[in-house]
Amino acid sequence: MKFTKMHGLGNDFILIDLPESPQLEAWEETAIQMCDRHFGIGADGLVLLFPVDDADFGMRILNRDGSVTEQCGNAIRCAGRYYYEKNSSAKQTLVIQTRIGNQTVSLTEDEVCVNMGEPILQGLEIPVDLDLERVVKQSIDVNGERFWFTAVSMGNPHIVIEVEDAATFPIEIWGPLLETHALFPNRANIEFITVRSATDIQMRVWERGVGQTLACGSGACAVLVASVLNGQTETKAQIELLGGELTIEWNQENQQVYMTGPATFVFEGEWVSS
Ligand SMILES: N[C@H](CCC[C@H](N)C(=O)O)C(=O)O
Repeated sequence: MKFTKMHGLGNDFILIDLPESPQLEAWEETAIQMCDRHFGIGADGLVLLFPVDDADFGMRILNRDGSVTEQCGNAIRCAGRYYYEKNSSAKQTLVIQTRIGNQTVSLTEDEVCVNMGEPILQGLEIPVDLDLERVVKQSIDVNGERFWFTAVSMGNPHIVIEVEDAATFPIEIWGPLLETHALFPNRANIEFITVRSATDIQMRVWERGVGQTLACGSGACAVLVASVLNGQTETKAQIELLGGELTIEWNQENQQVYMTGPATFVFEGEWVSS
């Protein structure tokens, strides 16, 4: 089975072109095997592309643990770049059918801009105070430590926690404990941030179903929304990730969150299923 390896700021994916929409549960084990960095190709996730009637193409994403996610910013940038480069008839603005609806991506020479949709401040099974004048940070106790967080969904769940210094925070200790905390019945992506200025946020991420990644596009969107709600940044800012920078803007007219960043081809190959 042919595949293409790509990444968005080091958040890396295996892309596979399918003739029709996949039965996702049948891909769980394959995703685990393919994403294994020793016994497989190695990636943070598996992206399945397929033809659809009501968009340029459809895509579904599985994390490296085989779980299916609703949204993946870095993967959709890669999928848009992939489709544009592989289809001479492709336009620079594409509509991609995802689990949470149709998403629009616009490609320039070296960047991809994605409309990541409207942030959802409820539905994480954690009611978030909608009084935007006083966004309630909620607390969670883990192993005797209390963390204050802002919950934002971009279709997938994100828990944004401000820390003294995101660069040195022990994410490998607290990330997995928070990801699987009982408060989050569907688990959650955990972002640890340090706000550097009104237009610059440093972020590290422990991703649901993956672990620490070099970048998380939907997480960067959630971080910008949380920081605006908490009165710390403007509605457009640079998010500094281990793998590089993303530009995130929360449009206050249409409430849509726009993410702009690169998508990079690495190699193509043939998967010899075991
Ligand atoms: N692990 C995430 C999906 C991938 C998100 C991230 N890679 C991105 O770029 O948005 C989840 O289960 O919600």
